[in-house]
Amino acid sequence: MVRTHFLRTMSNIFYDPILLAASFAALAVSFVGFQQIKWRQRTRGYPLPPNGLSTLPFIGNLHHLSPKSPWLKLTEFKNHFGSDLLYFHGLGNSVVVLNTMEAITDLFDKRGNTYSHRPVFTVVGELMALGQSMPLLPYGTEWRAHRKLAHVALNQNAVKVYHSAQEDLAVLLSKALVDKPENFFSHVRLAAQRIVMTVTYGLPVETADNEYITKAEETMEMIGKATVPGAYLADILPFLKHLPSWIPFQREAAEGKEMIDSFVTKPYEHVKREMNTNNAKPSLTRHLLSIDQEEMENYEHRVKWTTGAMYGAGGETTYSTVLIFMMLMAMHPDIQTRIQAEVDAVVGCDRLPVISDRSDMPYVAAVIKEVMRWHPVLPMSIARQTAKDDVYNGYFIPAGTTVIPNVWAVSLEPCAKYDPKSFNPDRFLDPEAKVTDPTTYAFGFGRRICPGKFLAENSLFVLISNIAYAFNISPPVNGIVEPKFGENLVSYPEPFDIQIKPRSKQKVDLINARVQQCVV
Ligand code: HEM
Repeated sequence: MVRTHFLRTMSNIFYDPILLAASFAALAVSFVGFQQIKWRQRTRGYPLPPNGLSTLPFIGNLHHLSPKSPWLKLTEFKNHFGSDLLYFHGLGNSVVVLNTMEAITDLFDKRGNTYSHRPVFTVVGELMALGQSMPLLPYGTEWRAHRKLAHVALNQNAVKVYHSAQEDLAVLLSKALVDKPENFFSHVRLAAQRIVMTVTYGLPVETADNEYITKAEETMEMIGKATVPGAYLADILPFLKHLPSWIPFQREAAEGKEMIDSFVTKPYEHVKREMNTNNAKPSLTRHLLSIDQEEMENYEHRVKWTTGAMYGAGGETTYSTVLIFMMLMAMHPDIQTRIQAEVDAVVGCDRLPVISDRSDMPYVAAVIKEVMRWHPVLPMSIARQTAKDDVYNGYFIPAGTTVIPNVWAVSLEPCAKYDPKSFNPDRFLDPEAKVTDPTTYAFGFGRRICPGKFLAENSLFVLISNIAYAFNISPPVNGIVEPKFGENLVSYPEPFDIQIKPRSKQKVDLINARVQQCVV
């Protein structure tokens, strides 16, 4: 009886369009209601972070995130909305931007378990297979194993072993600048890459057109473009990764995979071959491969990808910072005179600067900090992803959210005494200025802080102090230095023109004599 009644009601519904529509509407309302209840339970009533931006159907407000120099727009939004946190959403993605050091420290440092993952980059991470490299590995066992291997070479004590190699390479840079100052761009790149190559592989690289250097640069440029959040539509809509191989981004991905594979494999195999003939120079790769392991295959995979990560991450960040320094010296002769006076006073006339001079040169330290603040080379650091739902300052942050530390905005934080846009190292020598030290944000945060920080700081010091000691840098003949920067993850200076002249014949003689003692 009940069954007959039910069947009759159902058939009425199907034959009556009004009843049918009303039933679908009721179903939809209950579905939405159910989702809202679930959402309220999940968020415990906390709102999503503020967002005053216009939204479009489906894509939400993601269209406000530009893949080119996104830090500029994000900082404009920060200033416009005056908010510590900004929220972007659309197509199933959520992105939170952290605009202050306080918010970054609270989440990345103090809630490391939740905020130490990386977003999944479908194209560069999965299709190009860079996801097995430390910078993109998810926070967990594999990542920890890679960090441990890198720590062997990069911890604060271990980096002392490389002082003499770094000093030699700084001298060779000075020699190259004496001989062919017009090629300063490639000399600086070579010096920074050589430091990393020496530490990781012990490979001699003598010219900027060496295959390892040129391939590294091409590969890192490609990676830099691909790791800006949202660079590929497939990063936002991961199902697109299943599209056929003739689709343009799939072809790019296949080429990228090959580039990355040869980038990490070639120098590594080179060291192995040298080890077989007992010719390998001391390096992290040689050291790690000399340790017997039970599970050699997996271990070798880790060594290869850890050294590959260092090789990739260590060069361009360092040379970009040194090149920005040179650009700024041409623009600020008064600051150049002060830095030269300090280096001269400490070093004297009989030798070149060395890493142990670092603690005696507070003005050089302030200049390096100001260079890193004036243009942080990773203006949005490297994004993170939340491992679980979280609540911060009364706002709900869903699990799986991409979290971007807006380092650019932090570097521009207002200061009563100093204009954040001007280049003035005094802000770091003035206790009243209370400016955040850029070494606390330029190298990243918490558990994923740059493992190469100690090596990089020594490289920056020794390269910059040697340049300041030996050269006068001035604007080009037309008098104009034009600061222009790349728009990708690592924002390096675009080629610019400056004049570089030795400060005296005596300094050139010192460089020539010291070059004879170089052993790298
Ligand atoms: C001026 C030079 C450098 C700067 C400004 C810099 C900056 C950074 C930043 C901002 C991060 C992201 C950290 C985070 O997510 O919080 C990072 C990660 C990393 N850096 Fe550096 N870096 C420099 C030099 C180096 C050097 C010399 C090496 C190695 C020889 C290196 C290796 C790495 C690696 C492997 C990662 C990934 C860490 C991870 O995901 O756990 N970096 N770096």
